[in-house]
Parts: sequence; C-alpha cells; structure tokens
Amino acid sequence: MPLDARDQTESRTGTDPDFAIEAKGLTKVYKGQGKSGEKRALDNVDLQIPRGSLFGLLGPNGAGKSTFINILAGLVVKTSGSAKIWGYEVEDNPRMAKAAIGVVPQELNIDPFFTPEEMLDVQAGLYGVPKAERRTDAILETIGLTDKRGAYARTLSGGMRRRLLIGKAMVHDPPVLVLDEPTAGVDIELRQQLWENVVELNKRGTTVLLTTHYLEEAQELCDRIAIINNGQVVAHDDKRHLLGRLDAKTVRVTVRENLTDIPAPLQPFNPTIQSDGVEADGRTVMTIAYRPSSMTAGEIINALNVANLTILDLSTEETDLEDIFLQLTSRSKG
Ligand SMILES: Nc1ncnc2c1ncn2[C@@H]1O[C@H](COP(=O)(O)OP(=O)(O)OP(=O)(O)O)[C@@H](O)[C@H]1O
Repeated sequence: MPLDARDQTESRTGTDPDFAIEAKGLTKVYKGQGKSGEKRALDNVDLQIPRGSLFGLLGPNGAGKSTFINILAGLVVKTSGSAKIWGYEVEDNPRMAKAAIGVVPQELNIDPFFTPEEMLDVQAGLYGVPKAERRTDAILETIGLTDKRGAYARTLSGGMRRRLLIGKAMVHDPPVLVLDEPTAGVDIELRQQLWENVVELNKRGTTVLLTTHYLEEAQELCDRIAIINNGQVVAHDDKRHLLGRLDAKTVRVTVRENLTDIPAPLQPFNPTIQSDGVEADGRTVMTIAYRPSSMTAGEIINALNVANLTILDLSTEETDLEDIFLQLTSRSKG
C-alpha cells in the first residue's frame, strides 16, 4: 500500500490537521565557503498554512523561498526550529511528511524520450503506488494532456511540460501541493491556463502553496499571502486584509480657480492644496486622500461640481499588492 497521509492522519486524530504546513522558529544558516560569510537564509520563520488554502509565498530573489520549500521537500536540512507537513515533523517523520506533499520544481527537467503517460507511471512506481490504484487517466485529464499522453516529452511546449511536472507531483495524491514559481517563463496565455488548473485543484481540496515574485499572480490566485524578505516573514495575512491595510487612495485634481480657502462642499474631504498648488495662471492643484471601502471618487467629483469648480485634470493613485510589497520589503532592509 502506498502511504496516504490523509488516511493515516484520520486514523491518528480523527480529523485532518488545521494546518497543512506549519513552521515555527524555522531557521537555516548556510555555512560560508571560502571567504564568503555564512548566510542566514531563513531567520526564525513562523508560518501557518491552513488546510485547503491557496497560499502565496511572495518575496524578491534571494528572500529564502526556495530554502523554505527545499526544507519541506527534505532537500535542505534546517538549522533549528520546526517544519511540519500535514502534522508530521519533516525530519522526525520523513516518510509520512513526504507522502503528504508533492513539489513541482522550478526547472523544467523532463526526460525528452518519455511520454507523459510513461512519466506518470514511473513516478507512481517511485512512490510505491500499486498499478490498480494509479490515477494516470484522471491526472492526464486534470492537467489537460490526455491527447498528448503518447507524445515524446521533447515535443511538448513549455506550458505542457510545466503541467506535466504538476501531474508528476500528484501521482501519490498528496493533500499538499507546492509549486515553486509555477509560471516563470510561461507566456501569458498559458499562465492563465495554469492558473485555472491550480484553482481547480484547490477547489477539489488540495492545499496549494506557491512561491512567486509575480505580484499579480498572488493577487489573482491566492486567498492567503505571506511576504518574505531577507529570510524573515514581513507580512502574513488573508489577501483581502493585506490589501485592506492600504485602504487608501489619492485623488489629485487640478481646478481652473485660484483657491486660497477650501470651499465648504470640499471641507469634509479635508483636501490638501499642494505647496506649489496655485500656479502662475491661477489654477490650483490639490490632493484628497480617501478610503475606497467607504467612499468613491465620484463623491469627490460631485463635491467639486457643487463648489462650482472647473476640473482641468484629475487622476487617482491606485494601491495594490505591489505597494504593500514595496513598503514592507523596503522597511525590512538592512
Ligand atoms: N547552498 C547554499 N549555500 C549558501 N548560500 C545559499 C545556498 N542556497 C541559497 N543560499 C543563499 O540563501 C539566500 C536565500 O536563497 P533562496 O534560494 O532560498 O532564495 P529565493 O527566495 O528562493 O530566491 P530565488 O527567487 O532567486 O530562487 C540567498 O542569499 C542565497 O544566495
């Protein structure tokens, strides 16, 4: 029988664990080589990835994302702290931890002379899945490669290869799937397709952890997001909360009139007249900060109209994950 972490956990505790992945005080220090000093790639990382979530681990190059994944995959040995998959400490219970996780690597390493069907079969063999229990057809269907099942891998496009790697990570039906930069180098159309595949897997109950430095990817796909920088978790929250933290937009408006005082209809919006606001030709530039969750830019425009001002120019500054990311990663520099 292949190891099935879900069954084992159920018989052990009667329920699935609350957290598919849990790290506590996880630290990794790479020893320096030659003249280079040691590198603290993970520094006391606490991270809880709820069962069933589609979790994004974001961070710039060198932040420590691969180190985190490699510790989970059993490829890198932690220096201290704890790393659990499906409730199993990776180092103490490597077989159960490994059975609970499928890792899709970043590199497109695929044997060019195997077909997708053969490759899934070989992988299932490696995980000890008996022939009768193999789900090759279902996996090929999920990753959209049914009609390519007999084609040599060398004839597959980059996007198809990436999907095949996802399929390989699924042969032992792990409850947790980890994707390391799944869409790096994948063109926009295929990226969309891959996203759909990942969302579908998640809907069917697989917990997905993906690393990415495409903010758009995390914003579009993930329900929870952690941001890691210099080996430290600098944010970890529900996506909406994370975006909500910056519930602030700015309207910048230029009006024809020369304003020295704020007209009454605008006073509730507390506008700021720019220091260089009143220009030589008499026009005024002002900014108004507002919370998009409780107000629209339209209300501000209405107030400008009620005040009989002539709007010459108006722009809003958006905030998105990128702003949060930049704020947090620049704050934690050093
Ligand atoms: N085997 C190693 N020996 C020494 N230092 C290492 C080793 N592997 C990684 N590092 C260093 O640890 C830090 C974290 O690297 P890691 O690969 O985990 O980052 P990352 O967030 O995955 O970046 P990327 O997106 O570029 O893969 C980097 O400074 C890196 O140079």
